[in-house]
This record gives sequence, structure tokens and C-alpha cells, in this order.
Amino acid sequence: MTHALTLNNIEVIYDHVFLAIKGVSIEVPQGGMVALLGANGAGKSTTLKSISGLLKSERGEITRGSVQFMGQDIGKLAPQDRVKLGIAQVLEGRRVFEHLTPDENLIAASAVRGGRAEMQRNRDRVYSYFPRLQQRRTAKSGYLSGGEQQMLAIGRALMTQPKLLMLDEPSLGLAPLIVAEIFDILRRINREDGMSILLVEQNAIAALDVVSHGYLIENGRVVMHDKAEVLRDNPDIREAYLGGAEGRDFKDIKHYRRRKRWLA
Ligand SMILES: Nc1ncnc2c1ncn2[C@@H]1O[C@H](COP(=O)(O)OP(=O)(O)OP(=O)(O)O)[C@@H](O)[C@H]1O
Repeated sequence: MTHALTLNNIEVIYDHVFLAIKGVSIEVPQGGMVALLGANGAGKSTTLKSISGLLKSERGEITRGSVQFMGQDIGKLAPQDRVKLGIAQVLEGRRVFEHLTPDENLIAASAVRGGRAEMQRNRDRVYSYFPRLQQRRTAKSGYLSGGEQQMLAIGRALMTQPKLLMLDEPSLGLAPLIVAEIFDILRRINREDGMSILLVEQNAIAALDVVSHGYLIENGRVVMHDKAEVLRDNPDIREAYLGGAEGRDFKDIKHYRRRKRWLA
């Protein structure tokens, strides 16, 4: 199988001292949709930044292993060159220009690529996926709902016509219905455009409904990797991530118990 992305045993150190990622290997097949799951501080965002190249601005460095995109080693490329190759990251926290309208936000994001006609085509495509945004295209983005702002942040990434779309916790702070709507649209983008997607989420149950495979990362290491339906049925994942009385932090589950199950 051809892979859009291959992380090969990478190690990441911040500030020359803090070892945040301790040997992570991940594969995203071309046209695949994969989730990277884990609790707060597990190393999910750091993994994404090592792919998009944003580590450097945070004094982070890949000190071992390789990052390959469509078979090419991209570990030393600047972030803008990775965007040109077709990698886009939607950062955590819906970063949009709040004083600009959705129309203007999308235009600003397309500056990286193409002429006017192409920009309009891309914008129409974004609006076809997110009709809600089209309805509010001339409103100030700061007045959009949280879900609409998340849609706009995704739309901005789509304006660069990525081959690999990476999203950092798009469900954060959103109501379950909105999360389901956004995840459905991501699945459509994946299926209809054949875009590869890497979805970082703490909301494992919602994410595992739309991806084909998932990786669970803990303390900078991948501790589980399997098909989505297998992970969904895993008692530890259910215990850690299902809401209600069952829901507990993954960190709270006794380490020995998890090891015993994973090594079984
Ligand atoms: N810029 C940075 N400088 C130093 N340490 C960092 C930096 N960014 C993250 N870390 C540390 O690296 C580890 C992994 O953080 P990371 O943000 O990748 O985790 P995460 O799984 O994305 O968590 P969250 O869901 O809270 O964002 C944490 O211990 C964090 O404190």
C-alpha cells in the first residue's frame, strides 16, 4: 500500500532537554483517514508539528527518525515548503481572523496558491462542504458560533488544496451534534476528494466512528494501533473515553492492567 505519510520512529526534544516524543511510528495510507488519540500532554500536537514543520518555532527538534511524505523525506523542509507539497494543519483552537469575514478569511488563506479563478473554485468547494459558512460569508468571523469557526478553520486549510489534511482536536469545546456534523463532512472530504486525513482527538469515540485506523499515544509513545472497530471495542479505551460514569482519564487506569492486556 502506498502511504501519504510515514513517521518512522521519530524522537522530538524541546529546548534541547525535554524529550516529548520517544520513538513514534505512524502511517497514513494515501486516501486514508487515521486518528491519533491520547490524553492531555501525550504528545499528539507535537507529532503533528513534526509533520507540518512548526516544531522549530517552538524550539522543538526531531532528533531521531524520519518523516516521509509521498515517499519524500521532508524532515528538513521549511513549513511553507511542506504546504506547497500538500500538507495542511488545522491548529488547535480555531485560529481564524475574527475581524475578517469568512469570505476574506478564505481568500487570505489561498494566497499561497494559484490565481483568482482557482481561488474562487476552491472557495466554492469549501462552501459546498460547509453551506452554513456560505450563509454567513459576509458576517464578521468573530461573531460565528464555535462550530462555524471550526468549519472556517478547516475551510482555510482546504484552500491550500492539501493532499494530507491534519486536524488538531477539531471537536474541542463543541456540542456533540456539531462534532458529528463536522466529522461527517471530514469523511465526505476524505471519500469524495480522496484526501488523506490525520485526525488528532481526545474525543476517541467520535473519532473512531469516522476513521479506519487509530493510534493511541501515551507519554510520547504509541501504545496501541489497530483498526477503528477493534479500538472501539477495547475495554481500556471504552473505560477511558466513554462519557458518563464509565468515563475516566486514560492515565487513571492502572498501568499494569493495560500492559497486561496489550501484551496478551
Ligand atoms: N513548546 C514546548 N516547549 C516545551 N515543552 C512542550 C512544548 N509543547 C509541548 N510540550 C510538552 O510536550 C509534551 C507533549 O505535549 P503535546 O502538546 O504534544 O501533547 P498533546 O497530546 O497534544 O496534549 P494536548 O491535548 O494537551 O494539547 C507535554 O509534556 C508538553 O508539556
